[in-house]
Amino acid sequence: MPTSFIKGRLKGCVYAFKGGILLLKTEASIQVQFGIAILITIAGFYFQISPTEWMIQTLCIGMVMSIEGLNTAVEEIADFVHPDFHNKIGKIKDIAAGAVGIAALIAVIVAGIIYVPKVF
Ligand SMILES: Nc1ncnc2c1ncn2[C@@H]1O[C@H](COP(=O)(O)OP(=O)(O)OP(=O)(O)O)[C@@H](O)[C@H]1O
Repeated sequence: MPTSFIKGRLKGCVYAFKGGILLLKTEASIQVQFGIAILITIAGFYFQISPTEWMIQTLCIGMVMSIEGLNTAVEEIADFVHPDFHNKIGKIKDIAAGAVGIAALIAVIVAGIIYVPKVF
């Protein structure tokens, strides 16, 4: 395998890490979701959830935060290409926000299925 290929992939990892840190440092919604992820992880240890429940919970955390990151990227592109008010930009941003909403709703349902029987 050529070293340039490996170097390119490693660079890609560095950029991805930089992007993740940037999101956590600058995006309030990601910060809130990160806080919820920590709390729900503590809950997982407290209620001693099963390996399957851990996998699904971790997937949900990753799904919500990844889609939020993509939503932020869409907002950034929209503001860059058209900083002024435009109905189409509004629609694009609403659709991206809707994707986060769907992921968050699914995560709440999963959390309910895991924790409601353990709490009540
Ligand atoms: N340039 C625009 N033209 C038309 N509508 C817009 C525009 N910018 C924002 N909006 C409307 O306002 C809503 C919120 O947009 P905004 O960019 O502030 O996202 P946000 O969800 O508040 O961002 P964040 O995720 O950073 O909190 C959009 O979903 C859209 O309906």
